[in-house]
Amino acid sequence: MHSNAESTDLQWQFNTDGGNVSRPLLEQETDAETGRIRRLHALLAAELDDALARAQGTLNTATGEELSARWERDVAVHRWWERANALRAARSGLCFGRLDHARGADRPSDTDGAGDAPAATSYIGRIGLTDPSDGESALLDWRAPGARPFYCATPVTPLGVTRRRHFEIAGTAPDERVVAFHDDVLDRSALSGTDSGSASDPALLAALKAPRGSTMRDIVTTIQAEQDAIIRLPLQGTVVIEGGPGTGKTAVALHRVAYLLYTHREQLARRGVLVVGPSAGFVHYVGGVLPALGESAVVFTTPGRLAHGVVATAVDPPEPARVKGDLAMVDVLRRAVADRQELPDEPVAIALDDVTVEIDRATAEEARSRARATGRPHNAARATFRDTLGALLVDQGLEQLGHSLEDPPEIAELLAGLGDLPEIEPAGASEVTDEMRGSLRDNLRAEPAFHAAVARLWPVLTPEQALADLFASPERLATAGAGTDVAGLYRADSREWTVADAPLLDELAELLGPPPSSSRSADEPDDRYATDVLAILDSADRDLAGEDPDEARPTDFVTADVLAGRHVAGLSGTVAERAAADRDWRYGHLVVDEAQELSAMDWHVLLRRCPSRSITAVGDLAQRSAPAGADSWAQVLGPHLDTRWTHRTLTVNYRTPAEIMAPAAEVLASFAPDHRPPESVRETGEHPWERTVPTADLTAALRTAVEDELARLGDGTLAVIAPGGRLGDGALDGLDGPPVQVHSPMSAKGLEFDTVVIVDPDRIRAGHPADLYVSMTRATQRLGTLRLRRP
Ligand SMILES: Nc1ncnc2c1ncn2[C@@H]1O[C@H](COP(=O)(O)OP(=O)(O)OP(=O)(O)O)[C@@H](O)[C@H]1O
Repeated sequence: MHSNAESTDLQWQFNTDGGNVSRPLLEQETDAETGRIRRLHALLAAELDDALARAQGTLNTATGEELSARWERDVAVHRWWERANALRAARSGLCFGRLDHARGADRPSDTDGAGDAPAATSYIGRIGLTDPSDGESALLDWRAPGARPFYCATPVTPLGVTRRRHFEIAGTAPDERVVAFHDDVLDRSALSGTDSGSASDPALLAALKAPRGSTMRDIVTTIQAEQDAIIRLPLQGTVVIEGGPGTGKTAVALHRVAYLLYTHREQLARRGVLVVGPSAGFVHYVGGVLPALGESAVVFTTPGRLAHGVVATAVDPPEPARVKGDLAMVDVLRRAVADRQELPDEPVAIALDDVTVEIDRATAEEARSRARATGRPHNAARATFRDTLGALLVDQGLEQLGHSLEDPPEIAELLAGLGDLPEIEPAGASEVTDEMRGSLRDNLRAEPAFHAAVARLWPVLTPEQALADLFASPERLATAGAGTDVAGLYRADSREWTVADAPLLDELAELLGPPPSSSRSADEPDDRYATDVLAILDSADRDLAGEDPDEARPTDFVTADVLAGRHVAGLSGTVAERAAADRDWRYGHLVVDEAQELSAMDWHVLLRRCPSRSITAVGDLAQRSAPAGADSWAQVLGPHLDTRWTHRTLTVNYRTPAEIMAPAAEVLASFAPDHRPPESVRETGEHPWERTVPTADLTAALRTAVEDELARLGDGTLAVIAPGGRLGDGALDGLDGPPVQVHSPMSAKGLEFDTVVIVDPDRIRAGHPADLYVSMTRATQRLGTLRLRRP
């Protein structure tokens, strides 16, 4: 069992049901804390009213047509809106703790903590608030440096704190009240006190025992020291956070995003943060955590959505998935695109008005080399191919016409005849050539056969078309494969894209570029406004840069989309929406969850979206089941980052009780003996059950089991995890739907449920033993298993 040995014997708990101090004293204390929290709510409400009034007032300000005045107004409005949203998000559970500082220690955010000053107190909450009456900090944002001791002070390193207090809150904002509190005494001598009490961390245990809802909750009130250390790592660089199931990797990654957005707002607000999770279900499950923490500049996606505009959910069989995930596919795709830049087997004749030209291999090859030499993507380089080919054909036509002008006797005679007409001066040779060149060019441009030939030799391609054509042709696969065996990727019909196709489509989008017609224009008046304003902002940024790093820059608060959205009804204004809509968006930070599942190709295309390489990857190699996933972090990250990444571990399982973790650890030992299972933080006294039933009785047995478990469940959630997520027809009729969910081991990744019923564990294990380990460790309270007795 996990225990915080340094502080367990120094923990006190007080609550209104009785405790270690006399009742009147306790009530006085809780009342005083409730009063304080009510005051904080009043401060928040006043600030919210003020922010909304200022936003509205600024919005109503007439600016005229002056661009800079409109810009200033929009920046100000946006800033007030952001603050109002953050305040609203912080209302529920506004304040959850308090720090008592040692006499003489600086109070956070105070700069003048004198040596003899009285001991001070800070309140910790979801947002920072200042008391306008004295200008002092009234509530410290949990992410502020001064709040750190709340998460990691210990009696050995008290960080200037004598006592940390966790509040148990009841009621809804703004009428929240303190019903209990729990103190960690970090310096006995600083307290005049009574005896010590509970030996565990009640706030944490209460949070862990609480029934699970359909979405994940934030953990700001109970972040543990080992988690806090990771959350507050610097923005720069790539960090891999590894830990067993339930160690809080997802929670830590999301709180790290909130911390980074708070601490490095100027770098991140404009670029946003991309979070990649394993499935749409997972994204739904975790999607509310950051908005609840007041942060919205975040885009969530899944590996199946890595290609813009494609939502792939189908899964390949293991071997094609492995081949598609290999980095060798980068070269395969490059060759596949080059293969679409063809040379004619036979010369293609194009009959013009006065002459017939021919696209022979040499002519096409010269045009192709010049187009390739531009280094531009296939669709963009096509114009060079077409124009070069046209110019070469015009030269060819001119040459032929020149010959015919010199050679045939009838022309010579004709010219001689023309010479009799004194008013016609013979044109100079270059004038004749220019004129003929022009008319040949026009002639060629209007000639459908020329365009048909260009379309065949250098077609405009979409990623989907290029990949479908590649998979549907053994010849193309053989050419593109070169040394790599990709013959197994053949499939006649590519209408349904798989998750492993998504990075290939994205890589092709990079190699092909957008089709010519879809190039965006900034010609709309409102886009022009936005673009112009951003140009001004950028120059203003440059002027400010370096003068004062703390000074807010104009572009901290505004983006082109916000500006354009201000003027175009329906054009949305968040960084997240703008980023999600733009294939070329580059994010300020990247978070990858269940990172062990990503293939080398997934990493390849993802890293393009984060050139700063500011990345948090969280995962567990022991939970990997994707055929192209990571065997080691060095293997997937090495090709891109060499050794420029660091590794941190989490060791305590906050989800799965010890009774369930024990059999799960046996499964782990059977397939990954080198991996240590995480240590469960709690016991429940509830042991997992297992029943073996004949295959024919499975449906009835499952129904009974789910009904039994539902009767015990209370407010929580229940998942049935079965191979492929498939149950017999009608197995759960009338029972499926909230709170019961049916999952495959894959779709259950990253999720958790109060109760889990696993169907046919032997088949799940045969698919991949890690899948059984993942399935078992989804449970927060109870686990049941229905094993099949096969005939
Ligand atoms: N400090 C904490 N306080 C309260 N709850 C916590 C804390 N840390 C983790 N938890 C809870 O433990 C559960 C597991 O956390 P999380 O899903 O982040 O783990 P994980 O390591 O990502 O698991 P997996 O690898 O199995 O998906 C969640 O319910 C989370 O809220």
